Amino acid sequence: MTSLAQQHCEPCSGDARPMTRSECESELTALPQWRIADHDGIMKLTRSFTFRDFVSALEFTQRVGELAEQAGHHPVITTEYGKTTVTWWSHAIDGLHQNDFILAARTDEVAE
Ligand SMILES: C[C@H](O)[C@H](O)[C@H]1CNC2=NC(N)=NC(=O)C2=N1
Repeated sequence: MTSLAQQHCEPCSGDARPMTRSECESELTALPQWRIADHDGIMKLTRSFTFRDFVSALEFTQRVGELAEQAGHHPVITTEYGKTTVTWWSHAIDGLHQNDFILAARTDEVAE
């Protein structure tokens, strides 16, 4: 497990401050396959994973769903033929929090 994936997710209340773009870019050095997407002014962390077929993409979707439930933090997951796209952000603060980077690192581990 990478050290980022091992970090503990803290409860993210609406009082938390969303990370700035430069803070996010610094965290991204540990997650080179992820990118920051701006959706209507809300920064999100997103990555697509490719698979050989729909069933494999669906199995990965299920595993990511399980890790999200364990953490109490939930992504948008889009499943297509041979491709699953995972997008993390913190709804409570309309932006990115350290929890999103931790969950992205755990998502990478599920894909390994
Ligand atoms: C009550 C519950 O813990 C909250 O609604 C959680 C659930 N999952 C969540 N997931 C994400 N990504 N952001 C949140 O703010 C969030 N809030």
